[in-house]
Amino acid sequence: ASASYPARLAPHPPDLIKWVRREGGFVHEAVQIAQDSSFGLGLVASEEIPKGSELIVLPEHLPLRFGSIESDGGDGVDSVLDDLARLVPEELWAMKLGLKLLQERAKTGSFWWPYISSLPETFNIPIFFPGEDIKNLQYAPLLYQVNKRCRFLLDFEKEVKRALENLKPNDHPFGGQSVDASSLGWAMSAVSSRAFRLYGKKLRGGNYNDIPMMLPLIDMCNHSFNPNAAIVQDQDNRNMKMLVKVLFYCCFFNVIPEFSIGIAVEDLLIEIRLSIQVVAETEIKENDGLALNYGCLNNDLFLLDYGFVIPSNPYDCIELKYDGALLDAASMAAGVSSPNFSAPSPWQKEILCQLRLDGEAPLLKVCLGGSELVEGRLLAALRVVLADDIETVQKQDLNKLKSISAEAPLGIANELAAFRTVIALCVIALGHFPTKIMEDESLLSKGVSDSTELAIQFRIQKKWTIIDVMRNLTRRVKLLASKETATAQG
Ligand SMILES: C[S@@+](CC[C@H](N)C(=O)[O-])C[C@H]1O[C@@H](n2cnc3c(N)ncnc32)[C@H](O)[C@@H]1O
Repeated sequence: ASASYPARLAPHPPDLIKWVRREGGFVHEAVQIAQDSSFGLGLVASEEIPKGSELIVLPEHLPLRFGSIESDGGDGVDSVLDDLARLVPEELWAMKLGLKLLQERAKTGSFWWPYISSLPETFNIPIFFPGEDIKNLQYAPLLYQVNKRCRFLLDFEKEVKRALENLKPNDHPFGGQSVDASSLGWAMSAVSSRAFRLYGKKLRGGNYNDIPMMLPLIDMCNHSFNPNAAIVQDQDNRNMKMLVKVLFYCCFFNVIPEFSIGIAVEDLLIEIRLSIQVVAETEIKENDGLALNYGCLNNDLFLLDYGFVIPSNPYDCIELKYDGALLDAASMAAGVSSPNFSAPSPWQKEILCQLRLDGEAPLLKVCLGGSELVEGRLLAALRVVLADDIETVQKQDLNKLKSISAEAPLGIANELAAFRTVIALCVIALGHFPTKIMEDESLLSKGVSDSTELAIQFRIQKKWTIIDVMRNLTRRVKLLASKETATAQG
């Protein structure tokens, strides 16, 4: 229960909806904060809301972002935070915004206190799992990511302590409070599980830079792949009107020559603000939760960043290393007499280099499952290495060889060997899990801790993903085999 309904930082946080309205934002009168099934708190419709309705509009000053620190940098406090932020690798961007969150959490009378006080006190994500449950995940790529994050937090704790050591009290970014791996982990998890990457300012080239932001109230929406709400960033009408007026003035009175009008307009465009709103994508029924799509992510990312796993997630996949010996073993198990994945011929090697599965700086990580079923690079490699006729291969476009919807581009026998090799790879991958799904389910039925439950659910879903790939390919093999028989008989 503690994972589903974690306590908030303040026992009785202020009313977030009232705060957003008081700060000039808009919240639809039927939107309320409530317990949302087993996903913790959520936003729920107290009456039917028509499709297209505005649900929430946040004024520009409510999102919490790191940006202000970067632009203000220079005074004692922010330059310390800036220097620390520079030590955070890009892939752990959540820690950078987490520093700002920690700073505001420590500040007496922070503007964002009504929001921060309503954040969960703890997060049930793998960096906080006991060691036994990290092992319980039974999946090396995720173990690697968890260990990397834990190691980063421990190293970063030392960097933070060093940076804060001899600071004058006024320069201390966290109001004199000590910061350790655990508080850094809290902040990183609060951000990774609640922040959205949205458009920031418009860049001169016309693109927008994307900025991670924490969006008070909006981040109470839970996730669904079939959402009934969406975040929309619209150019603020007020600014748009101002732009139009200025343009009219310039042209009508011919105040500035044309080339400088261009510059003036461009500069104004850069200042256009993007208001952040949530709109109803579908009609929302009374008592339905408002759901956003957090992204088409696999379960590794959902678990690492958000602390949940989606059953039958269509984007879930398993990672394998492209390895000649492993593929030879799989291929032989699939009935190929003498596969040459360990020693491809020079023309095959050349194509493998194009696929970045050989040569300098190869990318050996390949995936099974998800929307592609078999990652295109792996499928092309299988088709090419299992082909013995250079001419047939050279006639084909590499993109076609990567596509599973291209029907047997190198012939039915080649396709059957490729699919059967992947099925054998799946059998090997399943065999690497120390437990079977039935054993996992029996453990769950006995009642386990929240973190053990999540770890077991994660590995069950990984096994189902492998089984689904096998089922799908077996269907394709049967179809192809019947075509092969029909051709032979014909
Ligand atoms: C952006 S917050 C949403 C508000 C959150 N439920 C709360 O109580 O504050 C994201 C968190 O909500 C929970 N959550 C959201 N969608 C979920 C889902 N589809 N399944 C399970 N948990 C979900 C997870 O704990 C996740 O880390």
